[in-house]
Amino acid sequence: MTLLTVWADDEPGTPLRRTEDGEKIAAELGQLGVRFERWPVVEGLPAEPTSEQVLAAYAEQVARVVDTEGYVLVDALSMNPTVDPERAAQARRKFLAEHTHDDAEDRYFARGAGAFYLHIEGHVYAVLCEAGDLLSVPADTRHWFDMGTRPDWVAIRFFHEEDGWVGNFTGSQIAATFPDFDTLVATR
Ligand SMILES: CSCCC(=O)/C(O)=C/O
Ligand SMILES: [Fe+2]
Ligand code: NI
Repeated sequence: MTLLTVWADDEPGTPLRRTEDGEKIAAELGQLGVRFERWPVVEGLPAEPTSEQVLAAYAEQVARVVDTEGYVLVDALSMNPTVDPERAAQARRKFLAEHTHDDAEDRYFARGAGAFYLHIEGHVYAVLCEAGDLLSVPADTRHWFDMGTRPDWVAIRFFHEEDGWVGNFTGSQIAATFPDFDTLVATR
């Protein structure tokens, strides 16, 4: 199940709230301007789907998000346990430090799981996303993403610019002080 955990940003050892209730997660994130939706999962994707196969499986939902949010570029990325461990570790490191984007970050998990940590107004909101979850992080929101030591996910990404993923790293070490993806999964 999707899991939301909230801490004060200087108290990573003391969760303030924790919920697996999708409606409560959507409501709490909604107050922060973060959109959270659940879509029915399309079964039957190949083990290593191409971007085209994933986008075709979710064509209707993707078209709705593109229309309502004005995105110009959509793709799908995937990681699975057969990926070479060094490549997996490299992919994990790319998103593991706190950063922002000039663009909103809309991600839909078609398979597997990953954790987004949103650092907003003195709090950290960890959203452990699973298949069926769409999370939309507003532009300029400080955040990081952990896919864990055995990355396994397929995600659709939406962009307002043709240049795709551009991260602005804040230089903060805060990410290292919070429970990582593997720990969130183990305590769920
Ligand atoms: C699940 S898509 C890869 C993560 C990503 O694009 C990002 O910016 C994380 O912060
Ligand atoms: Fe990001
Ligand atoms: Ni508070």
